[in-house]
Amino acid sequence: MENVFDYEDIQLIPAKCVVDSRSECDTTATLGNHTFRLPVVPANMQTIIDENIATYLAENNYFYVMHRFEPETREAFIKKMQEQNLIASISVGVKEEEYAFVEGLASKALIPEFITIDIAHGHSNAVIRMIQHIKKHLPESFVIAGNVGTPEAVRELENAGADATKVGIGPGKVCITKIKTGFGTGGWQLAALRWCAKAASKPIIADGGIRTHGDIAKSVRFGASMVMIGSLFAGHEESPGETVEKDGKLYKEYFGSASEFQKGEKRNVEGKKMFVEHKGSLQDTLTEMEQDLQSSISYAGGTKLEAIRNVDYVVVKNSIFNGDKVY
Ligand SMILES: NC(=O)C1=CN([C@@H]2O[C@H](COP(=O)(O)OP(=O)(O)OC[C@H]3O[C@@H](n4cnc5c(N)ncnc54)[C@H](OP(=O)(O)O)[C@@H]3O)[C@@H](O)[C@H]2O)C=CC1
Ligand SMILES: Nc1nc2c(ncn2[C@@H]2O[C@H](COP(=O)(O)O)[C@@H](O)[C@H]2O)c(=O)[nH]1
Repeated sequence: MENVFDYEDIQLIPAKCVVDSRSECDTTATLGNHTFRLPVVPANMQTIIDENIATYLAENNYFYVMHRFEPETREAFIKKMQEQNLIASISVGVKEEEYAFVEGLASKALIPEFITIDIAHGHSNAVIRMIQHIKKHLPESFVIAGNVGTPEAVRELENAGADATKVGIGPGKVCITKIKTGFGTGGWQLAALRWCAKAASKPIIADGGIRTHGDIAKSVRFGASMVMIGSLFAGHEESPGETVEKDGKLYKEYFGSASEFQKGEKRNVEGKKMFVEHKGSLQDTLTEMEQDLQSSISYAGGTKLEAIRNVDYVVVKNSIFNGDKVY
């Protein structure tokens, strides 16, 4: 493949500003029937989101995807969110019991607005079967399927009925897939996003590898409708997970969904655990992201997110590990 690059290799080129203040720039993004304040969603991981954060995000019109690692709580979660007139956005896997779970929701008329099929290697018959199963039993739910890293995968999942596909295999901060298997989009996630977006006829969610707020704008430029982020959302006051103190500084844990810590066993481990510096409140980060993205839109010479899609760019350097340490 030609023109391989990642986030840190690209700079977007400014166009003439058309606003008098960055506050005029509109960062909202639409997915399905819903419009959200930002084209950003915290990763559906156990140290990133819990029910309290999901509720806060939904109440404040941010997109969220609840993780799938406490499967028995999902039904009550959907009920609770919908009783408060909030969107219900859950994750599922592809194992046998998930088929019965979907049928159970349908029989109780519990219809989540969004369902994300959350699998490491999403270009698979298992995911295609699950998309078809959800579309049969819960046709009104918006289905996000992933993760994938090729145009063929995007087309196959879209053809199976997915309403959006999620792109990113191995670029995550706590991911070791690229090291342990030799496969993935780690080190060239932004180029993979562009490759996939060219084939897509439905929205693409870029997932993993975002290290700065500017990377959100770059994702939009290369075809993302929404950007899923883990590490930048880890370590907040509200974040689930253990807090530790070291040399007078506070840190919070952030671990991969395929890590030994998540799985409780050392089997097919493709994730690691790290501690990130304590960051203060989640809302402060969301506000800063919004301001930075408003600024990006102004540099793109527009007033809406779409303006970023048309800007020119230059490739400034090349790198493999996107600044991450291996372990
Ligand atoms: N975005 C990314 O780069 C990655 C994300 N993850 C995250 O880790 C979590 C666990 O993912 P996952 O292991 O898929 O979920 P599960 O542990 O729920 O596995 C789902 C099913 O897919 C099978 N499976 C998993 N990986 C493969 C593969 N490479 N080839 C064939 N079958 C496979 C599993 O069987 P068996 O275990 O027996 O093979 C199991 O039956 C998810 O939250 C996922 O998002 C994990 C790795 C990469
Ligand atoms: N290879 C693995 N990828 C994982 C694991 N757990 C989560 N993830 C993916 O990472 C992103 C978040 O990336 P970040 O760079 O923003 O921190 C997340 O959305 C998943 O797709 C894992 O154990 N292994």
